[in-house]
Amino acid sequence: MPIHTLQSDNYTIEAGNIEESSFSQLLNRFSDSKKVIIVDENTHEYCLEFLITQFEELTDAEVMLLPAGEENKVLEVSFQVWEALSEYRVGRSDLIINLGGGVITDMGGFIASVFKRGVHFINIPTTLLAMVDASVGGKTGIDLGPYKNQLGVFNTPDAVYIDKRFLSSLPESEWLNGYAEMLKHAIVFSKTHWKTIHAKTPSQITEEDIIESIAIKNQIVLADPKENGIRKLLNFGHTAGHAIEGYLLGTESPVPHGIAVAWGMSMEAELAFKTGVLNEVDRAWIQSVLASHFPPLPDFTPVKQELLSLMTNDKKNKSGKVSFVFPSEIGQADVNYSFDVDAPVLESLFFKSSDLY
Ligand SMILES: O=C(O)C(=O)C[C@@H](O)[C@H](O)[C@H](O)COP(=O)(O)O
Repeated sequence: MPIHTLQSDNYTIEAGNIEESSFSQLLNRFSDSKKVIIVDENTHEYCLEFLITQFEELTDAEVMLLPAGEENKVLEVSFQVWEALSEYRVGRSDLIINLGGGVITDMGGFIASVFKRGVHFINIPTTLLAMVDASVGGKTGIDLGPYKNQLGVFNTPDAVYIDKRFLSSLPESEWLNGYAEMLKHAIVFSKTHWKTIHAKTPSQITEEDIIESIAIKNQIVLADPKENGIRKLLNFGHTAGHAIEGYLLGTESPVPHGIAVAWGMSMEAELAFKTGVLNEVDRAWIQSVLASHFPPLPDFTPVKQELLSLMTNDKKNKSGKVSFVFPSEIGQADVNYSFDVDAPVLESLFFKSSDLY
């Protein structure tokens, strides 16, 4: 399949075999520069050799190996990388290559953006989640305790290369992680995309589906790069989802981002229905599709206060209220539905799968 190129905000996203993309030309531009590849334990094992074998310009690149997992998307790890970059005398004309999933592209982008006020960086996402979501759009950041992505900057990469072959080593749970974000793109923006993907198993997702999902995100980001309005659509499911993910991160049973977002979408679809925004048929369709792919929504009622408290720190909030994105039907949604944290209607967020059917 030929390379498919999407133009984003000052950079391109190319999908296809990476050796046929413009990556070689980009490396030529940086031939006199230092190259640093940031990997985690997984991409170090499964993806790094493939990349270096394809591009001999990377043979002498400095590899920085970070611990895998959301619990490591923190300042302490970033600090160690900044120290290493400083020791290696990396400068603004050098290149950082983020080879990994959402943690690596979010944190690597942040590290590059802040170091010496900005070093060039590119993203080579290796998970479905990073391909369709984290690697594109210029949101970089790290977590602060249970609060997701609280420290960060908007800063776009020099390029993004999507090569589906990196997905071949992914476990099923990682596919689901990205699939949740693809369903989100469909729910907030495209019924056509929904119809194409909602009944697929994650491993049936094609390169065309991935490109379509990225194109939806890219279109929304281009309209509102700094999230003043329409970009908030991409946060559907994340008010509740981030609260769940952040809360569980500190327990013995953390959940991956995509599962938390899938649960968050189901909960927020319920709230959208209860407030009269989402129609009953599409609420049921969204919740049944999510229930068919993802683990059952647990009963979060016992930790309702903790979750609501986490939601009060959501980045979409204004004037002390908790904000949500609500679909009105599949393919259409709107932003800025805000409630006082003690509004009785927020009770409807808390239900478990077995209450529904
Ligand atoms: O790109 C965006 O905008 C999104 O909101 C996409 C989300 O799926 C993604 O998880 C994002 O990192 C969340 O951003 P945040 O601002 O809520 O931290």
